Amino acid sequence: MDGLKEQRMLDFAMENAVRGDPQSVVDAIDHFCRNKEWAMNVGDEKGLILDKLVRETDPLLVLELGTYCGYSAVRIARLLKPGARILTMEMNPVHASIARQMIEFAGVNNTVEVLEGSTADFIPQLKQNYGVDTFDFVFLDHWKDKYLIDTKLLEECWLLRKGSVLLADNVVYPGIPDFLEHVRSCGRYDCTNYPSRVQYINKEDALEKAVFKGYL
Ligand SMILES: O=c1[nH]cnc2c(O)c(F)c(-c3ccc(F)cc3)c(-c3ccc(F)cc3)c12
Ligand SMILES: [Mg+2]
Repeated sequence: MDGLKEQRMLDFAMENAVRGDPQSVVDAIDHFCRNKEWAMNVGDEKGLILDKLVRETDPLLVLELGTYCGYSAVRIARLLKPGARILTMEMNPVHASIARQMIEFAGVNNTVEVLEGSTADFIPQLKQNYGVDTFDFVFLDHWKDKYLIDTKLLEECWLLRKGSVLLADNVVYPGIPDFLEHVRSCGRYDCTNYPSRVQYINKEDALEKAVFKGYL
């Protein structure tokens, strides 16, 4: 049934937003999720924190883990300067297809590339096959059991540099205790917690920012 809801979300955005206007696509998805069917986009409240941190970082190269329907890829892309890029990874082929259509409709397909498959497979290929040096900004929003292992993989593949910003969704709900414990105690990150709420409902959640201090 899951593919059906995401298809309805895409149809709603295409019927109610303006082609080529990413803000109108973000607004339409938020309206759909608040008034018709809840979905796990990062949402408008946590989205404002994401916006602030993207603006502060002004990244040239962004990695997103967990595309879903493309909401946060569109949300981030609308803030990036010319020449900036987002690589976003999505395991679920139905979601990846919906996201590609959402990103195309929003007019940010020259900024955002959707990589369909697993982070464990893609991350080790990024330098050689995608010409990546290091990431300026990484948004972790895929699956709670993969935040820590993928963060360690990014380090091991030399894909972070002093000042790289990691931003993790859902650190309170569902909660990502192993990731939080690692970034807060390993000595290689400066961490900041941003309390907020689960998207579209009145339940506590938070984002965690972890700035890489370098390979100490
Ligand atoms: O899986 C996710 N990835 C990324 N972001 C997510 C997110 O921002 C969420 F709010 C939820 C969420 C939390 C509470 C809830 F009741 C439903 C869904 C999930 C999630 C958690 C467990 C699942 F079995 C399915 C989805 C995710
Ligand atoms: Mg999330």
